[in-house]
Amino acid sequence: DTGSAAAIPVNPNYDIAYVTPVSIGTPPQTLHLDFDTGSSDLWVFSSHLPASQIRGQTIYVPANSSTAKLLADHTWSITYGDGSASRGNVYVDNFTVGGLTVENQAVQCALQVSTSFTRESNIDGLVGLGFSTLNTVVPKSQLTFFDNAKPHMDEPVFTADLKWKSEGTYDFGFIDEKKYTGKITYVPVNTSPGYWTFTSSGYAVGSGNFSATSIVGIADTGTSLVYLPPSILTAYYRQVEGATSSRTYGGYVFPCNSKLPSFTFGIGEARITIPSSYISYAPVTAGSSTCFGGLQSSSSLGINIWGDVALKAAFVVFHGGNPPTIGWAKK
Ligand SMILES: Cc1cc(CN)n(C)n1
Repeated sequence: DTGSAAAIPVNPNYDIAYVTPVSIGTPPQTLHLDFDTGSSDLWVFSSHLPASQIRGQTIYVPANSSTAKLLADHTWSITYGDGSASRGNVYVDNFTVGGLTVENQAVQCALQVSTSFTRESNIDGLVGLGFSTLNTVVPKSQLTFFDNAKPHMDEPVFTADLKWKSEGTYDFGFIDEKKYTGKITYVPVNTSPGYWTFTSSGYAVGSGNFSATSIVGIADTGTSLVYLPPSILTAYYRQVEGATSSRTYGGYVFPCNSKLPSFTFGIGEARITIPSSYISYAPVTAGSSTCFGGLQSSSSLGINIWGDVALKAAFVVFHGGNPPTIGWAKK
């Protein structure tokens, strides 16, 4: 089996997140979910939520699905790196992404979501594509869509082709040679943390020399920006006129009309370059002439994160073999 589905920016102006249409249940209920390689819970806005916590999202109504079954006495609760959170109960139902169906997929129904989820009206929930060891369902943890689908897939892979301010694709079960140029460089993945954790071979700022240094980090489609060690941030933003680390805005900001260098990171001998346009991320508030950087410090996170700002500069293969690996190609 294979599947292919769109990755649609939730906001036309800034790539805050991407959502993908999925079908749940019988008859199919279509929701738009944030595919997140940085977590492993599949949860949705549901009919169990109080109306006060719903602001335009599409909800999943298990009572309207003839194939939905309550997973009795199971609950879940998750908090993300940005402080957002949700919790609820669990059903199993048919779950289809781009023509690829998993029967009896655990669909975690929200009974409560935090305000940042309520405020994001274009996200109806998340599909965790991290390792199933991170799933929060108790007493029995559940498998991700990818783990459930893998045995039926032509190849045990999914790929991310995210795009800057436009619609990209998630493919499941195959690698589309048309979506990248040159070769795919695969590097090992450490599955112990439960994320797609790999080691980058170094970085360069603009046209500067490449600094060979191991950067352990995660490939996280659910995080908007790139978070790296402070020393790399200093090296980058020293090249940006008027850049400063702002306590007010919680990170590096600069005048929106400043000239920004590109940022290159290493994958083995290969190099992926993030264009400067991706790094001028967004005005700090609507209409401001001060912009927030797409590269920020990981010092408060304890982990380096290659979020969408980096991922959309590449074609990325999440290979779920034994052992799993991650592949990067230019496009
Ligand atoms: C909702 C959500 C997902 C992620 C990345 N895993 N973050 C930081 N927030």
